[in-house]
Parts: sequence; C-alpha cells; structure tokens
Amino acid sequence: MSNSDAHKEYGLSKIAPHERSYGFVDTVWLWFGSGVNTGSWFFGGMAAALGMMFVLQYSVLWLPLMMIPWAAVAYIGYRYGASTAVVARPSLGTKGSRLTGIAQFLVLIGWPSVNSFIAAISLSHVFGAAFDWPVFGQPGSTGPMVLGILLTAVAQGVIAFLGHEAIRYLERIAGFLLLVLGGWVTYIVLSKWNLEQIMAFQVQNPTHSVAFFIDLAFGFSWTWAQVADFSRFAKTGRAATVGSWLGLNIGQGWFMLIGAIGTIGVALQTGSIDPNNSDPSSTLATLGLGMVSFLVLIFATVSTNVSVLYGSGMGLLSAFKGLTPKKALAIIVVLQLALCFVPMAFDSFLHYFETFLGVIGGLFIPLWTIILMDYFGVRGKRLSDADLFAEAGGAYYGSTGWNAAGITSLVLGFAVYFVLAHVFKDVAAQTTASIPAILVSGLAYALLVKKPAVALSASFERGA
Ligand SMILES: O=c1cc[nH]c(=O)[nH]1
Repeated sequence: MSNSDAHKEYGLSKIAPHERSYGFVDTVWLWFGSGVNTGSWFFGGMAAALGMMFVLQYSVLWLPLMMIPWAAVAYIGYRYGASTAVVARPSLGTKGSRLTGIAQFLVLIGWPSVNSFIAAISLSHVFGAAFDWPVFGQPGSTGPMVLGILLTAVAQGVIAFLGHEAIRYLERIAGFLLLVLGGWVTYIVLSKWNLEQIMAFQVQNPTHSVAFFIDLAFGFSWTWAQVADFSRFAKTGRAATVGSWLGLNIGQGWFMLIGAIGTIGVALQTGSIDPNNSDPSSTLATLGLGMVSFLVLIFATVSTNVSVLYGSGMGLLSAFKGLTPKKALAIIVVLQLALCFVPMAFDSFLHYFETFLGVIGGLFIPLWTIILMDYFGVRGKRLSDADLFAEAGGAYYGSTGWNAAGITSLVLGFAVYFVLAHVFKDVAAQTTASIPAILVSGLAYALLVKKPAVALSASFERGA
C-alpha cells in the first residue's frame, strides 16, 4: 500500500485485496483495545450481583459463544470488502440498508458518551489523589469531570478523524500498553482482595435476573456495529474472524472480571453491592499509582472510542449519501464531543447506562439475525459483487430499493424485543427478550423472503 493510499478513506466503496492492510495481529489488537474499556469493568460490576461463578462462566463461555455470529458478520465484510451497512443491502435492500447506517450512527455515537463518562469519574479519583481536587459526586467536582471528559473526547476525536490507518497504529501501541498495564492492575486487584471470599460472595436477592443480564449483554456485545467496517480491511479470513473474535473476547472478558472482583471486594467490606465500585483505577490512585491509573484510563477509553467513532462515521455516510467520508467523520468528531457531556445531566449514571443498553440491543439483535439468515441460510454464501456496490438497480435494489421481507422481519424482531423487555418484563425475566427476538426475526425472514427474486445465476455470483 502506498503512502497516499494509506491515508485514503474509502467510504462505502469495495476494498480490493491490494488495498487491505489489517493482518491477524492488527485485528487482535484492534478488538482487544476496544474490548478493554471502562464500560467493560462497569458491566462486570453490574454482573457481580449474580456471583463470581456467573461472571466467570459468562466471560469464558457465554460471551465467546455470543460473539460467534458477530464474527460471522465480520466474515461477510471481509469476503466482499464491504462496510457494515453495505453488508446489510441484500437483506434490507439497497435503500433499506440506510436504516442500518442510521442505527449504527446513533448507537455508536452514544457509546463514547458512556465510555468517556465512566473514564471521567475514574479520572476525578486520580486527580483527587494527586491534587486533592473534589471527586465525582462531591461539591465542586464539575471542573475535574469536564477536564476528564475533554481529555478523552479530544484525543479520540482527532484519531478517529485521521481514519482507519491511524486507528491501526494507535491500537498496536495501546494494545501492548494495555496488556502490560492491565496485567499490573490485575495483580493489584487480586492482591488487594481475598479470592476465596470473592468466589463465595452471594447476594440474597439480586435486583436483576440472569435473563435480564443476558439481554443487557446482547446490547453490550452485539452493538460493536463497526465490525465489517474494519474486517473489510483484513488481509485474510482468519484475521477478519478469529482475530476480531479473539481480541474482543480477551479484552472484554478480562476487564469484566476485574470490574466484578473490585465490586465484590468493596461489597465484602461495606455490605453494599454497587457497580460504581468496579473501577480498579481509583484503587490504584489511592495506592500512589496515579500515573498507571491515568494511562490505563486514557488508553482504554481512547482505543475503544476511536473504532466506535469511525463506525459511527461510516453509519452516517451510509445514511446520507451527500457526504464524503472525511465530512462524515468530522461531523462525528464534533457531535461526540458534545454528547460525552450528556450523562452529566442525569442523576444516576447506572440508570442512564441501563436505559441505553436496553434500547440499543433491540436494534442490532434482529439486524444481525436477518443478515446472517440471508447470507448463510437463504443465499448459500453467494452474493453478486457488482450488485452489492451498485447504488441503484441490480439484484439487491429490487423494484423499490427496499427488501420487504427484511424490513418486515426487522420490525417484528424489534417489536418482540421491546414488548418483552419493556412491557412483559416478568416473561422476559424467564425467557430473555433477545432469544425470542432472534427466533422471530430469523424465522420470519426465512418464511417471507422470495428466493427466486433474490437468487442470481451461478456465473454471476461469488461463493465463499
Ligand atoms: O463502546 C462500546 C461499543 C459497543 N459495545 C461496548 O461494549 N462498548
């Protein structure tokens, strides 16, 4: 790849094999750096109420299993050099796939507000230990919170604007540093708390059921919507799928465990379980390791948010055709800076976070299901390159640009998720809202889609 190509942003165009620069190690670092974030330890803190055995089971078993379909979406992006929204064209129609762009834009512009806010809370403890400034929740903590948000929001904004190659380099450095710093944090957390007591800790009546947590987990993990925006740059199928899957599971699973241990450790001392205590960096800061803590917070947050913001930019570009890739990224950079301050307006951050997760999961659960059902079930892993990237006309445009089967199945999936998660909560506490939404949207698509209308002649298609 020449220098000028290295700085080129491709928008929605097909990424040809010679334009791809992400090897296996790059995808592992990218997703490891994304998975290691403040949201992951907060989420581990939320799971802690269900006991450490559950958190372990979730991190080493359920999370890796849940991420297999996500890695399958990465495969489609890699196979055709297509962004996330373009991958949705066969199932939703060329115009219908703009809905994916809108969802991706909204969800991924929302995540940095969560990640940066949690980082700012922790940074306020680092500043408190170093300069005696008020920490989050104390009178006068607005200034330290604003400074913490600005530090991450400006750094992530600049790197996301520079594009996918700048992100690749940042993730290499951040990934390595986070491995070292994360190891250090793990050592401190494990030596501070008694592991036997942590494992034995139980909450008599946890506020949430396992099923409720699984729903949050789908919202948490299936909203890495930028998956194909990056796998399209992968040089091999292994890098696109195994590399992304491995990096994400290690990063997210590991930091969830750290968050859960910290939360339970504090609960053993105080008797009250609160995910706000999941933050290992304030422990580090009070032990005089403020600089380590500062670096973990900045690298963990920025390395996540750069890929998230890049994906949000690609979503915006897919939704509004008049934009160029750089213009879309510039809009995102400015918008995220403002949105990172929104949680300050809420009285409870936990409430903001749970509401956010409860809404976003409902969007991507049926969407991934329909895309995978379409590619692996209906089309037998065969798509037409030419039609996939055609803006008008072709097999995926149909007569209107909308694939009615896909849109109907998507709406049904949303409806099932939202009705269960928000109206019939007692039922969802047993069945989850996510699994019925997956079943209904997948089945509806398989039944509604008209195979002859979407199948192409074998010579015109490219198989996997
Ligand atoms: O920032 C993000 C985006 C998706 N999922 C996460 O857990 N965090």
